Amino acid sequence: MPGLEARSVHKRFDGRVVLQGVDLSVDRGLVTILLGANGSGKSTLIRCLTGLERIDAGEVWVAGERTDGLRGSDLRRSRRRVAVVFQQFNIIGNVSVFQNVLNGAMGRVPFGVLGVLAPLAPGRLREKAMYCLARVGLADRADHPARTLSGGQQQRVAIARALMQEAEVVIADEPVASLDPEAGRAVMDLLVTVAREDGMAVLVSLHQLGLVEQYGDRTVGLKAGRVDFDTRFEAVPRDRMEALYLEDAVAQTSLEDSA
Ligand SMILES: Nc1ncnc2c1ncn2[C@@H]1O[C@H](COP(=O)(O)OP(=O)(O)OP(=O)(O)O)[C@@H](O)[C@H]1O
Repeated sequence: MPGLEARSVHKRFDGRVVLQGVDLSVDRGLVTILLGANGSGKSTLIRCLTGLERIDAGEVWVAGERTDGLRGSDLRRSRRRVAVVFQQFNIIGNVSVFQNVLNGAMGRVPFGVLGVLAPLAPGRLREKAMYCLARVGLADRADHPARTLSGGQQQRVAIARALMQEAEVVIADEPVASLDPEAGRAVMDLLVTVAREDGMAVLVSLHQLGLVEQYGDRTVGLKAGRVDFDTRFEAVPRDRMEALYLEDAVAQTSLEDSA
């Protein structure tokens, strides 16, 4: 059973079709990479898969449970099985790194609405949060305010939180977009680790083809809201890969011409 699945997902905004029957299956233990030109629908698909956006037709499945129709507490429960690592670092800057990781357990254990302050957390949770931080190499930063960490370190905190959350699926939307190559590779290395060692199903959208080749077990090309290819990177014909981005260049040029 795949960790995450989209079945013929359709989405439109204001009558404009953005996703046109997307089928996607993200296996546990593997890193699946989502490629596509600007505007091809990657972020929209990711938002639909995380339940942040409602789909118009089709189905979304998380670890064998259909999630697209869920609401209220059922939706919140299903969202806890999916951890997100977004381009805009989605951690809380003015609290400690440790607290950010601890927040991953919110909802899974009976915290209050606002979570629990680190000093009051049960010992086993504190230990686990430290273990998760150690796994991403940031145990020595536990007490630092999260905003003082570099972008790459903040992404690693988000991955530690995913571990704390005991997520079954990790979805990362351009997690290395604003990082230098070394920090980007460190984040990708960790995403591979959580796939291989923790059996998570990992879906990552990327623009850097070098990283796709190095880290992708599977590569899914999205073109104008449809899946254009879904295979190993090496198996994608070069002209097909170029065409994925060429249309964007053509579209950009015609937009600029008409401006
Ligand atoms: N909330 C929204 N309301 C209206 N249109 C939207 C909304 N979100 C996305 N779109 C449109 O849907 C299309 C796909 O956008 P999306 O952000 O999914 O593309 P993307 O492939 O992630 O692009 P990028 O690589 O630039 O992030 C775009 O034309 C965008 O303008």
